[in-house]
Amino acid sequence: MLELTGITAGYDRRDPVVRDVSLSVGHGEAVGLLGPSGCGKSTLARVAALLHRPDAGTMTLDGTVVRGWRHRAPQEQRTTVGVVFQQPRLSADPRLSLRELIAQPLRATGRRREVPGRVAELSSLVGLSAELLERRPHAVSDGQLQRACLARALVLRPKLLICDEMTAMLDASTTAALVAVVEAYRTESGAALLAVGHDRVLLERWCDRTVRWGERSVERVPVG
Ligand SMILES: Nc1ncnc2c1ncn2[C@@H]1O[C@H](COP(=O)(O)OP(=O)(O)OP(=O)(O)O)[C@@H](O)[C@H]1O
Repeated sequence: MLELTGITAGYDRRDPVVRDVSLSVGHGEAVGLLGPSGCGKSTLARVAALLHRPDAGTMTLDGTVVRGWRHRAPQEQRTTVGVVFQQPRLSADPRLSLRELIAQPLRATGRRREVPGRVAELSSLVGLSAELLERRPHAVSDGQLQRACLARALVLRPKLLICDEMTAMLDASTTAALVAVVEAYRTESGAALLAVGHDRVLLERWCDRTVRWGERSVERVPVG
């Protein structure tokens, strides 16, 4: 589903934070990527989510080589991947209600007619009441906003879901609820998962396999 080969990426070409990293996620597979803070996991996740162009390396998504990132990514590839970040307040437009937030990808891809049905379906899946859907991000908790961000990530039915520290700010019961939502979606759709984090116990329980930054499956990454 996802093949990253020899990826080098960062914010300064002379000193990349990700150097020559390879990682793969099979169709329907759940892979956990573990590693210490600051090693580059989020940067790699952003490359895989087509949000950050790497300086070198190749990426294949659902059998097709990726040739453009960000606004240069073809719509078909962009809609193949859904992504949820650690801090929902940084990724959610504060002007939109949770309902509009969840519907945003449908509107952006010209699928307005599906909005009422999909928003009802997903808000029920993630556990957001009709009343909460009308509120804006400042008027809901981090957990409620993260539920909306997960619903938004699933609204186009991605074949690959990337959860970058999705539950790092959340309590145990919200974490369990969101992991259950992801698993319900994966069971029904057959989607693959790349879950990034520090919580080894959670990722080992959640994923088919885990990969530690610097170990074999993330090959040729210099450690330390
Ligand atoms: N927009 C940016 N501009 C410049 N440097 C950045 C930017 N984003 C991240 N970095 C730097 O890149 C390095 C890797 O960051 P990244 O967020 O990918 O690591 P991480 O492994 O996900 O960390 P954490 O587990 O703490 O989230 C860090 O040194 C960070 O300071």
